[in-house]
Amino acid sequence: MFVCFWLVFRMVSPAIALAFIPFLLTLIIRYRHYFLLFYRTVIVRKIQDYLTGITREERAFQYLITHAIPGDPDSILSAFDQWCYHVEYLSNVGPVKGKILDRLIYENAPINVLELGTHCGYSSIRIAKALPLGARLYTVEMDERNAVLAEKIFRLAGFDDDIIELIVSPSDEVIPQFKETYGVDKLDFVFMDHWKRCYLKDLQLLEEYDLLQEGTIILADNVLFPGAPHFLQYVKNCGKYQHKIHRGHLEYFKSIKDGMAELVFMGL
Ligand SMILES: C[S@@+](CC[C@H](N)C(=O)[O-])C[C@H]1O[C@@H](n2cnc3c(N)ncnc32)[C@H](O)[C@@H]1O
Repeated sequence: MFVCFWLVFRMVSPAIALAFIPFLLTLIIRYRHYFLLFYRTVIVRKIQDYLTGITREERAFQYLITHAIPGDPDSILSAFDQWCYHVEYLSNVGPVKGKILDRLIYENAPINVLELGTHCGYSSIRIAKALPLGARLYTVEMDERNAVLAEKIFRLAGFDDDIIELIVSPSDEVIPQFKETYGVDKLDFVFMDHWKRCYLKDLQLLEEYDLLQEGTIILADNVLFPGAPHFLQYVKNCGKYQHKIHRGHLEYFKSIKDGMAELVFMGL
Protein backbone atom coordinates (compact mmCIF):
# COMPACT_ATOMS: atom_id res chain seq x y z
CA MET A 1 0.00 0.00 0.00
CA PHE A 2 2.84 2.37 0.85
CA VAL A 3 4.43 1.54 -2.51
CA CYS A 4 1.13 2.46 -4.27
CA PHE A 5 1.03 5.71 -2.39
CA TRP A 6 4.62 6.45 -3.35
CA LEU A 7 3.81 5.70 -7.03
CA VAL A 8 0.74 7.98 -6.91
CA PHE A 9 2.88 10.65 -5.30
CA ARG A 10 5.40 10.43 -8.14
CA MET A 11 2.84 10.32 -10.94
CA VAL A 12 0.53 13.14 -9.90
CA SER A 13 1.10 16.51 -8.34
CA PRO A 14 2.00 16.51 -4.62
CA ALA A 15 -1.23 18.38 -3.82
CA ILE A 16 -3.41 15.64 -5.29
CA ALA A 17 -1.25 12.96 -3.75
CA LEU A 18 -1.57 14.57 -0.31
CA ALA A 19 -5.34 14.37 -0.65
CA PHE A 20 -4.93 10.58 -0.46
CA ILE A 21 -3.47 10.76 3.04
CA PRO A 22 -6.83 10.77 4.90
CA PHE A 23 -7.98 7.86 2.72
CA LEU A 24 -4.80 5.96 3.48
CA LEU A 25 -5.07 6.66 7.21
CA THR A 26 -8.70 5.50 7.23
CA LEU A 27 -7.69 2.25 5.56
CA ILE A 28 -4.87 1.66 8.03
CA ILE A 29 -7.08 2.36 11.05
CA ARG A 30 -9.97 0.27 9.77
CA TYR A 31 -7.85 -2.74 8.86
CA ARG A 32 -5.21 -2.38 11.61
CA HIS A 33 -5.91 -5.85 13.03
CA TYR A 34 -5.27 -7.45 9.65
CA PHE A 35 -2.06 -5.41 9.26
CA LEU A 36 -0.98 -6.65 12.68
CA LEU A 37 -1.77 -10.22 11.68
CA PHE A 38 0.22 -9.78 8.46
CA TYR A 39 3.08 -8.26 10.46
CA ARG A 40 3.16 -11.18 12.93
CA THR A 41 2.63 -13.98 10.42
CA VAL A 42 4.79 -12.74 7.56
CA ILE A 43 7.21 -9.98 8.53
CA VAL A 44 8.26 -11.19 12.01
CA ARG A 45 8.51 -14.73 10.66
CA LYS A 46 10.77 -13.74 7.73
CA ILE A 47 13.03 -11.69 9.99
CA GLN A 48 13.31 -14.51 12.54
CA ASP A 49 13.90 -17.11 9.81
CA TYR A 50 16.76 -14.97 8.54
CA LEU A 51 18.23 -14.30 12.00
CA THR A 52 17.94 -17.85 13.38
CA GLY A 53 18.40 -19.95 10.22
CA ILE A 54 15.63 -22.31 11.37
CA THR A 55 11.87 -22.39 10.73
CA ARG A 56 9.18 -20.87 12.92
CA GLU A 57 7.98 -24.37 13.84
CA GLU A 58 11.52 -25.34 14.94
CA ARG A 59 11.73 -22.19 17.05
CA ALA A 60 8.42 -23.13 18.68
CA PHE A 61 9.79 -26.59 19.41
CA GLN A 62 12.93 -25.14 21.04
CA TYR A 63 10.66 -23.01 23.22
CA LEU A 64 8.64 -26.06 24.26
CA ILE A 65 11.76 -27.98 25.20
CA THR A 66 12.89 -25.20 27.50
CA HIS A 67 9.50 -24.15 28.91
CA ALA A 68 7.26 -27.25 29.09
CA ILE A 69 7.28 -30.26 31.40
CA PRO A 70 7.89 -33.48 29.43
CA GLY A 71 5.02 -35.96 29.75
CA ASP A 72 2.54 -33.23 30.74
CA PRO A 73 0.21 -32.39 27.80
CA ASP A 74 -1.29 -29.38 29.64
CA SER A 75 2.12 -27.91 30.17
CA ILE A 76 2.96 -28.40 26.45
CA LEU A 77 -0.30 -26.69 25.43
CA SER A 78 0.24 -23.78 27.76
CA ALA A 79 3.84 -23.30 26.55
CA PHE A 80 2.53 -23.31 22.97
CA ASP A 81 -0.06 -20.65 23.90
CA GLN A 82 2.55 -18.50 25.65
CA TRP A 83 4.76 -18.64 22.58
CA CYS A 84 1.91 -17.78 20.22
CA TYR A 85 0.64 -14.87 22.32
CA HIS A 86 4.00 -13.37 23.24
CA VAL A 87 6.67 -14.54 20.80
CA GLU A 88 5.48 -15.61 17.33
CA TYR A 89 2.22 -16.62 15.77
CA LEU A 90 1.21 -20.19 14.87
CA SER A 91 -2.18 -21.11 13.43
CA ASN A 92 -2.96 -23.63 16.21
CA VAL A 93 -6.65 -23.91 17.04
CA GLY A 94 -5.72 -21.97 20.21
CA PRO A 95 -7.06 -22.07 23.78
CA VAL A 96 -10.51 -20.55 23.16
CA LYS A 97 -11.74 -22.59 20.19
CA GLY A 98 -9.70 -25.46 21.63
CA LYS A 99 -12.15 -25.65 24.54
CA ILE A 100 -15.00 -26.31 22.09
CA LEU A 101 -12.93 -29.11 20.57
CA ASP A 102 -12.16 -30.55 24.04
CA ARG A 103 -15.82 -30.41 25.08
CA LEU A 104 -17.07 -32.18 21.95
CA ILE A 105 -14.50 -34.95 22.40
CA TYR A 106 -15.31 -35.40 26.11
CA GLU A 107 -19.07 -35.38 25.51
CA ASN A 108 -19.07 -37.78 22.55
CA ALA A 109 -16.20 -40.10 23.54
CA PRO A 110 -15.32 -40.97 19.91
CA ILE A 111 -13.27 -44.10 19.21
CA ASN A 112 -11.98 -43.35 15.70
CA VAL A 113 -10.98 -39.74 15.16
CA LEU A 114 -9.52 -38.22 12.00
CA GLU A 115 -7.76 -34.87 12.04
CA LEU A 116 -6.88 -33.12 8.78
CA GLY A 117 -3.99 -30.68 9.31
CA THR A 118 -1.60 -31.60 12.15
CA HIS A 119 0.92 -28.74 11.84
CA CYS A 120 2.94 -28.92 15.11
CA GLY A 121 0.40 -31.13 16.87
CA TYR A 122 -1.27 -28.61 19.20
CA SER A 123 -4.86 -29.68 18.40
CA SER A 124 -3.82 -33.34 18.21
CA ILE A 125 -2.62 -33.10 21.81
CA ARG A 126 -5.90 -31.48 22.86
CA ILE A 127 -7.82 -34.29 21.17
CA ALA A 128 -5.58 -37.10 22.44
CA LYS A 129 -5.79 -35.99 26.06
CA ALA A 130 -9.62 -35.96 25.93
CA LEU A 131 -10.05 -39.33 24.19
CA PRO A 132 -11.57 -42.30 26.02
CA LEU A 133 -9.49 -45.41 26.69
CA GLY A 134 -8.91 -47.50 23.54
CA ALA A 135 -9.67 -44.63 21.14
CA ARG A 136 -7.28 -43.56 18.41
CA LEU A 137 -6.49 -40.31 16.63
CA TYR A 138 -5.36 -40.44 12.98
CA THR A 139 -3.82 -37.09 12.14
CA VAL A 140 -2.88 -36.13 8.58
CA GLU A 141 -0.12 -33.68 7.66
CA MET A 142 1.28 -33.22 4.15
CA ASP A 143 4.31 -31.12 5.09
CA GLU A 144 7.13 -33.47 6.08
CA ARG A 145 9.04 -30.91 8.16
CA ASN A 146 5.92 -30.13 10.21
CA ALA A 147 5.26 -33.85 10.62
CA VAL A 148 8.79 -34.52 11.96
CA LEU A 149 8.29 -31.83 14.60
CA ALA A 150 4.75 -32.95 15.44
CA GLU A 151 6.04 -36.48 16.04
CA LYS A 152 8.68 -35.16 18.47
CA ILE A 153 6.06 -33.02 20.23
CA PHE A 154 3.72 -36.02 20.64
CA ARG A 155 6.55 -37.93 22.29
CA LEU A 156 7.38 -34.93 24.48
CA ALA A 157 3.72 -34.83 25.58
CA GLY A 158 3.85 -38.56 26.39
CA PHE A 159 1.67 -39.93 23.56
CA ASP A 160 2.76 -42.97 21.56
CA ASP A 161 1.69 -44.50 18.21
CA ASP A 162 -1.13 -46.42 19.89
CA ILE A 163 -2.95 -43.17 20.65
CA ILE A 164 -1.83 -40.88 17.83
CA GLU A 165 -1.10 -42.21 14.34
CA LEU A 166 0.59 -39.51 12.28
CA ILE A 167 0.02 -39.89 8.53
CA VAL A 168 2.33 -37.88 6.31
CA SER A 169 0.45 -37.35 3.06
CA PRO A 170 -2.11 -35.00 1.45
CA SER A 171 -5.63 -35.57 2.76
CA ASP A 172 -7.13 -36.33 -0.66
CA GLU A 173 -4.71 -39.26 -1.00
CA VAL A 174 -5.29 -40.53 2.53
CA ILE A 175 -9.10 -40.57 2.57
CA PRO A 176 -9.66 -42.94 -0.38
CA GLN A 177 -7.21 -45.49 1.11
CA PHE A 178 -8.20 -44.98 4.73
CA LYS A 179 -10.45 -48.00 5.25
CA GLU A 180 -8.02 -50.54 3.79
CA THR A 181 -4.85 -49.03 5.24
CA TYR A 182 -6.04 -48.50 8.81
CA GLY A 183 -8.83 -51.06 9.03
CA VAL A 184 -11.30 -48.41 10.17
CA ASP A 185 -14.80 -48.84 8.82
CA LYS A 186 -16.41 -45.61 10.09
CA LEU A 187 -15.22 -42.44 11.75
CA ASP A 188 -16.84 -41.03 14.88
CA PHE A 189 -15.27 -37.60 14.79
CA VAL A 190 -13.43 -35.52 12.15
CA PHE A 191 -11.53 -32.33 12.90
CA MET A 192 -10.83 -30.26 9.77
CA ASP A 193 -8.08 -27.68 10.14
CA HIS A 194 -6.05 -27.91 6.96
CA TRP A 195 -6.19 -25.56 3.95
CA LYS A 196 -9.69 -24.13 3.75
CA ARG A 197 -9.96 -24.75 0.01
CA CYS A 198 -9.73 -28.51 0.73
CA TYR A 199 -12.67 -28.62 3.17
CA LEU A 200 -15.47 -29.21 0.68
CA LYS A 201 -13.57 -31.70 -1.47
CA ASP A 202 -12.47 -33.71 1.58
CA LEU A 203 -15.94 -33.73 3.10
CA GLN A 204 -17.30 -35.10 -0.18
CA LEU A 205 -14.48 -37.69 -0.25
CA LEU A 206 -15.42 -38.81 3.27
CA GLU A 207 -19.00 -39.28 2.02
CA GLU A 208 -17.95 -41.01 -1.21
CA TYR A 209 -15.66 -43.48 0.56
CA ASP A 210 -18.39 -44.23 3.09
CA LEU A 211 -16.41 -43.18 6.15
CA LEU A 212 -19.25 -41.29 7.85
CA GLN A 213 -22.05 -42.87 9.85
CA GLU A 214 -25.18 -41.44 11.39
CA GLY A 215 -24.02 -39.23 14.26
CA THR A 216 -20.43 -38.66 13.04
CA ILE A 217 -19.35 -35.19 14.15
CA ILE A 218 -17.32 -32.98 11.84
CA LEU A 219 -15.79 -29.90 13.39
CA ALA A 220 -14.27 -27.44 10.90
CA ASP A 221 -12.10 -24.57 12.09
CA ASN A 222 -11.69 -21.09 10.54
CA VAL A 223 -14.88 -21.23 8.52
CA LEU A 224 -15.34 -17.45 8.93
CA PHE A 225 -11.70 -16.35 8.73
CA PRO A 226 -9.94 -17.04 6.36
CA GLY A 227 -13.32 -18.65 5.61
CA ALA A 228 -14.69 -21.63 3.71
CA PRO A 229 -17.80 -20.26 1.92
CA HIS A 230 -18.29 -23.13 -0.56
CA PHE A 231 -18.02 -25.68 2.23
CA LEU A 232 -20.62 -23.81 4.34
CA GLN A 233 -22.94 -23.41 1.37
CA TYR A 234 -22.77 -27.14 0.62
CA VAL A 235 -23.37 -28.08 4.26
CA LYS A 236 -26.43 -25.80 4.45
CA ASN A 237 -27.95 -26.98 1.17
CA CYS A 238 -27.18 -30.71 0.88
CA GLY A 239 -29.56 -31.81 3.63
CA LYS A 240 -27.13 -34.41 5.03
CA TYR A 241 -25.99 -32.51 8.12
CA GLN A 242 -27.34 -30.76 11.16
CA HIS A 243 -25.04 -27.80 11.55
CA LYS A 244 -24.25 -24.85 13.75
CA ILE A 245 -21.53 -22.22 13.89
CA HIS A 246 -19.61 -21.53 17.09
CA ARG A 247 -18.73 -17.86 16.71
CA GLY A 248 -15.62 -16.47 18.35
CA HIS A 249 -12.35 -15.02 17.22
CA LEU A 250 -9.24 -16.04 15.36
CA GLU A 251 -6.72 -17.98 17.45
CA TYR A 252 -4.50 -15.59 19.44
CA PHE A 253 -6.25 -12.52 17.87
CA LYS A 254 -9.28 -11.28 19.80
CA SER A 255 -10.12 -8.56 17.29
CA ILE A 256 -10.53 -10.79 14.19
CA LYS A 257 -13.84 -12.65 14.12
CA ASP A 258 -13.82 -16.34 13.28
CA GLY A 259 -15.86 -19.44 13.93
CA MET A 260 -16.01 -23.21 13.88
CA ALA A 261 -18.68 -25.21 12.07
CA GLU A 262 -20.03 -28.22 13.94
CA LEU A 263 -21.80 -30.73 11.68
CA VAL A 264 -23.56 -33.91 12.60
CA PHE A 265 -23.97 -36.38 9.75
CA MET A 266 -27.57 -37.60 9.50
CA GLY A 267 -26.93 -40.48 7.07
CA LEU A 268 -27.43 -40.40 3.30
C1 LIG B 1 -3.82 -24.49 10.45
S1 LIG B 1 -2.56 -25.68 10.42
C2 LIG B 1 -3.19 -26.93 11.49
C3 LIG B 1 -3.20 -26.52 12.92
C4 LIG B 1 -3.50 -27.64 13.87
N1 LIG B 1 -4.73 -28.31 13.57
C5 LIG B 1 -3.57 -27.13 15.30
O1 LIG B 1 -4.61 -26.57 15.68
O2 LIG B 1 -2.58 -27.28 15.99
C6 LIG B 1 -2.78 -26.40 8.85
C7 LIG B 1 -1.85 -27.54 8.52
O3 LIG B 1 -2.50 -28.34 7.53
C8 LIG B 1 -1.55 -28.82 6.63
N2 LIG B 1 -2.30 -29.10 5.39
C9 LIG B 1 -2.89 -28.22 4.57
N3 LIG B 1 -3.57 -28.82 3.59
C10 LIG B 1 -3.39 -30.15 3.79
C11 LIG B 1 -3.85 -31.30 3.12
N4 LIG B 1 -4.64 -31.20 2.04
N5 LIG B 1 -3.49 -32.51 3.57
C12 LIG B 1 -2.71 -32.62 4.69
N6 LIG B 1 -2.24 -31.56 5.38
C13 LIG B 1 -2.58 -30.33 4.94
C14 LIG B 1 -0.54 -27.70 6.50
O4 LIG B 1 0.70 -28.18 6.05
C15 LIG B 1 -0.51 -27.15 7.92
O5 LIG B 1 0.52 -27.74 8.66
